[in-house]
Amino acid sequence: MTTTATATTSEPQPTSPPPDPQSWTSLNPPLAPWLHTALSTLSFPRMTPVQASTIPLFQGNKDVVVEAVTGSGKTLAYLLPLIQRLSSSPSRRHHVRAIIIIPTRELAVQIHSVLTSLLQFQPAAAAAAGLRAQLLRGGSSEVNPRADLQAFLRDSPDILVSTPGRLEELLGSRYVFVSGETFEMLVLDEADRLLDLGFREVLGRIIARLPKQRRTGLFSASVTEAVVGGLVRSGLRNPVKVVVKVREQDVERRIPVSLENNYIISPYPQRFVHIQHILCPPSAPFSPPLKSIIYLQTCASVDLYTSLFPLFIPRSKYTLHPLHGQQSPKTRAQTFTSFLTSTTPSILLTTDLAARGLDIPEVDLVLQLDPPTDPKVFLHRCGRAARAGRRGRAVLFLAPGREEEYLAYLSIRKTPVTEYHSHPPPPTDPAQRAGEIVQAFRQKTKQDKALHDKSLRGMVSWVRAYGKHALGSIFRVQELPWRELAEAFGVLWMPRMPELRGIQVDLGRGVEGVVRRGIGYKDKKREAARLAKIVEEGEEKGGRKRKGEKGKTEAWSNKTAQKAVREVRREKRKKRRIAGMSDEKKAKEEEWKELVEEVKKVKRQKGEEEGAQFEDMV
Ligand SMILES: Nc1ncnc2c1ncn2[C@@H]1O[C@H](COP(=O)(O)OP(=O)(O)OP(=O)(O)O)[C@@H](O)[C@H]1O
Repeated sequence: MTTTATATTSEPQPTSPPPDPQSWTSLNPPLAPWLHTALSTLSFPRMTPVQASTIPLFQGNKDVVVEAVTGSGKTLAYLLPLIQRLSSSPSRRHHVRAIIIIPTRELAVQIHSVLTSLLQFQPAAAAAAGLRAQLLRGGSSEVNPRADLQAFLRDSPDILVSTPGRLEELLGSRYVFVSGETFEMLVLDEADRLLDLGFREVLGRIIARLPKQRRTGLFSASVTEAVVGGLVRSGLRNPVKVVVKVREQDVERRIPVSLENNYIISPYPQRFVHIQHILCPPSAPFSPPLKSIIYLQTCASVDLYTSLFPLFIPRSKYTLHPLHGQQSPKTRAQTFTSFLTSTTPSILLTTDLAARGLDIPEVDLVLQLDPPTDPKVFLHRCGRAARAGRRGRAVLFLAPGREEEYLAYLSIRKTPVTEYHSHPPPPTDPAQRAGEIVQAFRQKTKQDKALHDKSLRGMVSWVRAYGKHALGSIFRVQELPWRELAEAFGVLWMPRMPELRGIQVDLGRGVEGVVRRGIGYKDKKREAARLAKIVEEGEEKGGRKRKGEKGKTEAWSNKTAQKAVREVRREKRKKRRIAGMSDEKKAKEEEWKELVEEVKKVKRQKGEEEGAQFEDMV
């Protein structure tokens, strides 16, 4: 890396005396007149510091690596030079002239929309032959690779905005040309994420296809060793590093000045009390944040808490929008759009899928239920609030004890956090309130095995994620407070996982009298299947098949009834033997008894529901 251009700014920006170095007119070569119209119509009155530092370099002949805080305007810092360069040379049919690579679909949609909002200002005369952009995003069934290629052949775009996988597919087509004569620019947005392990291979293959003669720009709020190490792979030549620093009271920070960055030290279940207090404080008047994001560690946690959060954050006050990477692309797109367009208080419950780049100006509040496993994601998460100079707040939860060391780590990383003090103060006995919330969780998970399965899965995946934390010396699985965790996930018994080998956990209140097999599915079909399996298992254990016994073709309901009768008889026999058994055996017997009761219940239900619906389950 040859040169470093460093710009330092405090927010809000002091108005510089003329000539204004952040004025769009100060650029040389000047922007096309239609771009000036676009910028003033879209309310971008003057350049932000990162734009003022980057645009002259990138629209000239420099490769750039740009690091600037979240929400500082990096998108226009690369889109404007890109448009400028491409406008000055002619398009060629089916030749790609610039590529912007982005790690997630949601972000790709956003960047493509900013780009097209600028391109729509191209003069009408030039528009027919003007620049065109195509969005490619993986995982969408409506827009499959074939449809991508058809659109490419039809529209012949100059610019591709894409996630890596889908881009590689399109570039693999022999009808898509990327040649040294016409290709101009490559941009990697969220470059450090793209150069991370997950994308490395596909990105390497894409870059190998591109002409070496080009401008390349890497942009992120966290330019790390991964980026520096990836420079060679991404083919930068003598890049200029642009670092836009933020200072507050002469202290450098890596987060926007308009962001109030807080932490709360709290045991796990009590975090819900604080969240409730922040989002629904008891005192009026209170204007709830219009849009908030709550970050959870895993997809399974998002699935679980979508059901549990309404137990302490009423649906009447907030709409929850669950979003994670294991949802179908259609669900993801719908959820994201509904959060984006909602006009009533809404919460996006999500994973680090939505940590980077998303520009939703109305987000006022970011809550991190746990610190991210990748520490650099911390500032990306916080940065979803307080964008473009708006005020915002981020709150991080940490467990008392060793996790508090994370605060020192953040301070070294120039990411200052201060303790959260709420007005009015939180409940005087958060432990008691937390106990009530845990009881509510357990009451709910008891009612539906599907939900309890989510609890178990949520806890297991959370522990796995915790074990993968990059700061392993702070976040130690061996020191986890198991009981509190179990409470926070609403589990009624501990999941089976190697981390718990040899550990006995007293689960506390709310699990008395819980029998594992006694928890059924709310969904009738699933429940019937579960009961049938239990009965079969019981038969296998206790009974041999006799000759002449009716086979599988017999109606399920009759079989179940017969089985139920057999089980009741067996139960009676066993009851007689119970006296003198060990406690464990007694417990098993009790469990079995409950099962038999359930089978009877199904029989009764069968009588009520009649015929078709039940027979369908065979
Ligand atoms: N010159 C400008 N004047 C006013 N607002 C601007 C200007 N440039 C960008 N913005 C606004 O600032 C917000 C943040 O911009 P952008 O999304 O480009 O930030 P970013 O630096 O890429 O953030 P992140 O690192 O989180 O991706 C957007 O809402 C954008 O419209």
